[in-house]
Amino acid sequence: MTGEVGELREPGEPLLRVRDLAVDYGTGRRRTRVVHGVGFDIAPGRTLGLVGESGSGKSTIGGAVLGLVPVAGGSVEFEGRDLATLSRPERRALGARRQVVFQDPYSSLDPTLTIGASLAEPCATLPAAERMTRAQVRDRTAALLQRVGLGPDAALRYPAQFSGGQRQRIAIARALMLSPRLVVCDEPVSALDLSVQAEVLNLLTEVQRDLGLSLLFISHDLSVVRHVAHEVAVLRAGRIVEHGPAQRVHEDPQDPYTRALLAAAPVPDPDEQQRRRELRRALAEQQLAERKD
Ligand SMILES: Nc1ncnc2c1ncn2[C@@H]1O[C@H](COP(=O)(O)OP(=O)(O)OP(=O)(O)O)[C@@H](O)[C@H]1O
Repeated sequence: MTGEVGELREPGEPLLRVRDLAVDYGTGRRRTRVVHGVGFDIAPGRTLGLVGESGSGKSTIGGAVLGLVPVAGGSVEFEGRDLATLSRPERRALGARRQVVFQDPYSSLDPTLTIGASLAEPCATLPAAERMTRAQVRDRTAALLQRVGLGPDAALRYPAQFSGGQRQRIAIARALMLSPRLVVCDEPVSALDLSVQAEVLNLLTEVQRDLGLSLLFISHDLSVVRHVAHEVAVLRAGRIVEHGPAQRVHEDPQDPYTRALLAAAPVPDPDEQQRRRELRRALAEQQLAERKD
């Protein structure tokens, strides 16, 4: 298997270190800064929740961490290496160890490929020296499908043959193919029904714990993030306004914006409020059941 967890240079060194990050969109007079001096660390095996309203810059920061969005200022260091200083082969090698799960499993899986082919795809991006044999890819696919709760026959089927929650499980398996150390989860459950959200969130936290993964968990919903993240950073208009332990931020928010985000936590209609209550109950029940196991 490739991409085994590598060594950190010093004990306690964060896996991801973001410092004074600035990101601009547009050029010339249309250039606009959307991320302003953002900084945070994620240690190995830890989850940072990044919360904020739509348009606050969450996905942009996720993109910068993945090396997909150009950085206008500051730095993103992964495994102690500043992404801006990497050669193309180095970028490729480090890229394999940072993966992403997007919100929409409908568009993140190619409908024309079998699940097996979709899971095998990332393996083609590995440097020649790290390539897996076809048999290794097949075995790893079967093992990961099983890990996310699907049978090995799933590899022969197409995305349209699965429900939204199953597709998101497949997207998680795909993100794990190259044994990443960091996974950026960009609103991974927002497109799912509430009961399914709880299952997928629990799968993510289980996998995170079992594999010692670091997660950057992006969501507009602090009540969801609280269940999966160790720490939470609250983003407002491209700036972090509050950062602390998840439970503390949720229960005793210090910044007025965090309080407003929680109070306003866009729950405009009673159905949505009811769904949120159900999600919280489902999460609590599943966590309780896990503790008993
Ligand atoms: N490719 C782009 N070109 C220009 N502006 C962009 C681009 N992508 C995002 N933006 C702008 O940058 C700001 C931050 O967007 P971003 O998608 O990072 O926010 P977000 O918090 O992830 O929002 P959402 O939850 O709606 O995805 C927004 O004002 C958005 O309109």
